[in-house]
Amino acid sequence: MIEVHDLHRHFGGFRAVDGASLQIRTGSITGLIGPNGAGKSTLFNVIAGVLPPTSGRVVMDGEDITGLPPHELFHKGLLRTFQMAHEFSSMSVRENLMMVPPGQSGESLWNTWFGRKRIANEERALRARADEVLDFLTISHVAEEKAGNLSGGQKKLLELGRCMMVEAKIVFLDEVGAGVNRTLLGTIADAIIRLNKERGYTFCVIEHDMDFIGKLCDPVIVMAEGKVLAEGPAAHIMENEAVIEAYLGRGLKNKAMVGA
Ligand SMILES: Nc1ncnc2c1ncn2[C@@H]1O[C@H](COP(=O)(O)OP(=O)(O)OP(=O)(O)O)[C@@H](O)[C@H]1O
Repeated sequence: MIEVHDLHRHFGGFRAVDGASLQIRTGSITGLIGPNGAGKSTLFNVIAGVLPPTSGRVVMDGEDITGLPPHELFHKGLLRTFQMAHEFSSMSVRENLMMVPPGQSGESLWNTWFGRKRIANEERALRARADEVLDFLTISHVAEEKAGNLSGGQKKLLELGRCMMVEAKIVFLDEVGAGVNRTLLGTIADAIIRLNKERGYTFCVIEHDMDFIGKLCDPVIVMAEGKVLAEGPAAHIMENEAVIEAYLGRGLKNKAMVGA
């Protein structure tokens, strides 16, 4: 469980996150939606240690993790993916996955000289794990492909795969569906649901595609102007007056109603 208490993140005088409080239940796929500039990515960045908060607290399973750097959060099983995928483009897809787990013996020179057998064993295990991940994500056919040649949607799947190479507990996905075709979006949605149901991953998902949010997420948290505006099941949220106003603006909404 992640608890966010009265979180602020200001940029100069601008309050990108302005007193947001919310909970992400263990075992949930929680959606985070809101109009452009609502503060969603900034909130993610603060939770994931990419940005320090101006004030407020983030608690994970009872432990205060406010302001911990990303690598420490990574060891606790908290991972964040970015709107733009961060693959190593000239390496193969499989190699990208094999790079993820920290503390591999091959990383130290001493081990390179004296621990050849151990390194070979580790590599074999990593390779097997990477192949299992590719199989789970239904992209085994691109294992040897350079990651830079993947389509946008395949890169998003690779990001999910990187989360599977470590014992992730909670994964923050930023606009996982942006620029992805419908078929691959379905594959990504299925992978998220299976990771959640079969492997116990908790997800928090920022996404603008409401079909995707509706299919995947419960609850959905709505942010506007740096604050939490509403929370509930997707169907209720989409009928919530305050949410509709936040998206359309009062003037636009009235015009739409006059036009109806
Ligand atoms: N590093 C920064 N410096 C100054 N302002 C910033 C910075 N990062 C974000 N902002 C501002 O904070 C506000 C919230 O941005 P944020 O990216 O968190 O919104 P968002 O809800 O994720 O929007 P979108 O859906 O468009 O990605 C925006 O007005 C943005 O311009």
